[in-house]
Amino acid sequence: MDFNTILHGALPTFSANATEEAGNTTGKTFSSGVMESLVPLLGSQFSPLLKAYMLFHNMAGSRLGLDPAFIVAAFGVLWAGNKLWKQLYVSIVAFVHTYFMASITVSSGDEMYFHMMKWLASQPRMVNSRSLTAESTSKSAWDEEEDPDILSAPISADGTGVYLNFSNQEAKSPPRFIPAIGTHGFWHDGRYFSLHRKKEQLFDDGGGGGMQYKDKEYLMLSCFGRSPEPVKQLLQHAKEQYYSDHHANTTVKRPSPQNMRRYGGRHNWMQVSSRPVRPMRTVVLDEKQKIQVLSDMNEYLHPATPRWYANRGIPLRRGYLFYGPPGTGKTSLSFALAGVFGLDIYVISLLEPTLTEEDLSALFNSLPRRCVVLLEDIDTAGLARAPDKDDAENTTDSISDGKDGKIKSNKKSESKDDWKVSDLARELKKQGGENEKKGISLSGLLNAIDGVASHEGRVLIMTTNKPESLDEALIRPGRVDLQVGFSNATQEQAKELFERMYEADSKPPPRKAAAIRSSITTPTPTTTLGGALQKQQQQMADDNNNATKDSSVSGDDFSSEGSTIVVLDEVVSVPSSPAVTAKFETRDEGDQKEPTRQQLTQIAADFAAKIPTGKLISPAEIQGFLLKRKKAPRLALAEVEVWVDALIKQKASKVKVLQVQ
Ligand SMILES: Nc1ncnc2c1ncn2[C@@H]1O[C@H](COP(=O)(O)OP(=O)(O)OP(=O)(O)O)[C@@H](O)[C@H]1O
Repeated sequence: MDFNTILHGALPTFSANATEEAGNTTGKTFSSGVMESLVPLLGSQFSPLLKAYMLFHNMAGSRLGLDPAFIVAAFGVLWAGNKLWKQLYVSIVAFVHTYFMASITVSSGDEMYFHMMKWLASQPRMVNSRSLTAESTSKSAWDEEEDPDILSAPISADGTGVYLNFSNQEAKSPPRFIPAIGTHGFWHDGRYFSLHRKKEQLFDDGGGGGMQYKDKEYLMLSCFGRSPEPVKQLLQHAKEQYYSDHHANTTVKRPSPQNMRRYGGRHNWMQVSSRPVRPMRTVVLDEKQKIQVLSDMNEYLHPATPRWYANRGIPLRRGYLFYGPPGTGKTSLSFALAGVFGLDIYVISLLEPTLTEEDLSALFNSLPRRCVVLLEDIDTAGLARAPDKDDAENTTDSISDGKDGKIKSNKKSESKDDWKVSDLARELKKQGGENEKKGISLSGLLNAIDGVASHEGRVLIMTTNKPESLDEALIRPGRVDLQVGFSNATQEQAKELFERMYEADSKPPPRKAAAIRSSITTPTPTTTLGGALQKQQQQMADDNNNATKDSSVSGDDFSSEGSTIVVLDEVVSVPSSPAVTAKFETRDEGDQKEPTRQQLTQIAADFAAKIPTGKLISPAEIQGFLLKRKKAPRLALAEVEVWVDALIKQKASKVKVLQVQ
C-alpha cells in the first residue's frame, strides 16, 4: 500500500482533487507557477527559500497527492490556534488567580526566600520538574561526617597506612536543583500550590558612585481558595525545615563586605559558619564562674525579664567582659554559651579596616532580638577618646628637639619658620598615623552599644587580654554587668583537659540533642528562673558525673554529645561514628593496650602533677601538646616533663620558636 492510498483514505476530497489536478497540470499547480515567476522579482536573497518551498510544493502536490495550499493553510490555522490558546490561557489563569486563588510574595531580600528555596530543592516533585536551575553546593567540615566513602577510609596514624585523599571531593558534592524562573505547580499535604519565580533588574547607584544593575527575585506562592492560610502554613513549614538541622549547631555571623552592607537589614550580616554546638563541659573553667555566667544570662534571656526591667526603668541589656591571657578559653566560653541558649553568635572585629562608626551602629541595629554579640580583643582595637582641644594644642606645641630626646615647649609666639624639615616630617607622620587608626572611636563604640537597638535581649560579650588598658567608660556597670576572669591552667584544669582529650567518642542522634538543649533553654511557663538554673546546674553535674563514671555512655546522653563535638569542634576534624570510634579507640601506643577508665584517670592525675602550679601554661598550650599525641595518653605522660621545661625556658627567653612540641 503506497502513501497516496493511505492519504486518500484520510483526506478523500482534497487528495482526490489534488491527484486529478496534479495529473492535469503535469505536476505544476497554479500556485507553483506564481512562485516561479516570483523568484527573479524577490532577488537572490530569498530565492533558495522559494526554491525549497517550490520543491515541497511539487512533492506534496504531485508525489503525495496533497493540496499544498491546504497544508499551508493547516499550518496557519495551527499557528493562529496556538497563539489564541496562549492568550486565552493567560487570561484564564489571570482570571482564576484573581478570583479563585490567594497568594503571598516573598522577596529575595528576605530570609524567607532562602527557607523556601531550600525546601523546594528538597522536594522530589520540584526536583523532577522539567524546568530547573542548577546551583553548585559545597560541603562543610561537619557534613563530611556523613560521607560514607570518607567514613570507611582507613586512617594512617604511623605513616605506614593509606592517606586520605580529597582531590575529587568537589566533584562528589552534587549540584542543587531549584525551580527555574517561570511558573511551576506542586502538591503539598494534599493541596495544589502554584509557584511563580520571577527576576527583576533594579538600577543601583553602586554606593561608591558606580551605576550597576542588581537582580532581585520574587517567589509568588498561590493556592486555591480565598484565604492565604495554606501558603502561610507552607512558609512556616519551610522555615521549620530550614532550621531543623540547625538545632545542634551554632551559627556564626560576621559583618558582610562593605559593598553588601549598603543594602542594609539582612545584608549587613553574613553567615560564615554553622558549627556543632560547643558543649559547656568542654570549657575547663571554675565551676562557680560557669554557673554564675549561665544563671545570669538565663535570667536575662527569660521572657519575663523585659517587663521587670521596663517597670524599673532599667535599659534591657546585659554586657560581659571576659578577660585573661591568650588561649585561656574566652572565645570558647562565648561559643559554649551561645550553644547552651541556642543563640546565633555575631562576631565583630573593631580592627576591620572598612568598618566605620555608622556601619557599627547599622550592624547593631540589624541584630535579631536574641543573640550573642562578640566583640573580640577590644584592647587591640585602638579605641581612643577624641582628643579635646587643649590636648590637641599641647601636642602641636610640644616637639622634641631631636638631639637629647627632651621635649621642649614651643611658645605660641614662635614662628613656624623656626621648624626644621625633620620636625615637619615627624608631624606629618604623626597625623598620618592618627588617620590610619581612625576606624572606630570610643564614643562611636559606646553609641553603638548604648543605642536603642542594642537593648531587647542582646547579650554583649567583650573579650580582652589587657583589661587594665580599657577605658573605664567602656566597662562601667550598665555596659559590662559581669566580669569573668580567665587564667592559665591550674593542675585541676590540666587534668580535666587530659581526660576530655582521651575520653571515648560516640555520636548522639541530633534530634535528641536538640530536645535536651531546648529543655535547658526554654523554661516552661511555671518554671521560675531559679528552677531553670537548678536544672542547668543538675545538667552540668550530670555531665561531669557521666564523663568521669562511664566512658561508654549511650548516644542519648548529653555528655556523649559533648565528647563527639570536642573532637569535631576543637581537637581535630576526624569523622566520628560508632564505626570509626572503634578504630580511634585503638590507641597508637605500640603493643600497649588502651588504658581503662580507671587507668586513664590515674594517668591524667600524674600528668596534671607535672604541670607547674604557678599557672604558667595556658589551656590552649596544653591542648596543643595533647593534640600531637591524641591517641597516646601514656606517651603524653612520658613526654610532658621535657615539654614543660622547654616551654618555660622558651617563655623566659622570649623566644617564639618551640624547641619541644
Ligand atoms: N579553659 C579552656 N577549656 C577548654 N579549652 C580551652 C580553654 N582555654 C583554651 N582552650 C582551647 O584553646 C584554644 C583557644 O581558646 P580560645 O580561643 O577560647 O582562647 P581565648 O582566651 O579566646 O584566646 P585569645 O585571647 O587569644 O582570643 C581552643 O581550641 C580551646 O579549645
